[in-house]
Amino acid sequence: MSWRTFLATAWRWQRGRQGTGYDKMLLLTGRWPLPFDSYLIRYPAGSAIPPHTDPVQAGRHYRLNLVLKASPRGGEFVCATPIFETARIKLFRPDACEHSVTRVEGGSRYVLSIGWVRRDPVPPPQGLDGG
Ligand SMILES: O=C(O)CCC(=O)C(=O)O
Ligand SMILES: [Fe+2]
Repeated sequence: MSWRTFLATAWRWQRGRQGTGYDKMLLLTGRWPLPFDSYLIRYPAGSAIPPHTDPVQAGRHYRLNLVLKASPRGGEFVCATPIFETARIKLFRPDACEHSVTRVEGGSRYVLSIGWVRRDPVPPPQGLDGG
């Protein structure tokens, strides 16, 4: 992302991609030491995220979501195979594991979401000995 795009995008609420009532605010993004982004995500009461994956063009997408404020009811993060999960901390592969958030009820939910992409491991060279 160029500086121009970043400055035009960051630190303001944008409508979430899934169009299901949540808002996101880009905090920081960059390419070093790995391509990364960080967002504040706001879920007003009544919002939810249907099951989806977040593919990347190349590499492996990881995401660490910290629940800053849980909603009084609902707002549960659902992912069948998280890497690590507590009530407040969710570490998962959004490109590989379908995930969703159940409908937020009774008040808002806030999440700090930090994502990064690791390059695919380079396969070992094929043997040159005809074996
Ligand atoms: O708010 C959440 O718990 C998950 C949001 C989400 O879909 C993501 O971080 O990829
Ligand atoms: Fe997602």
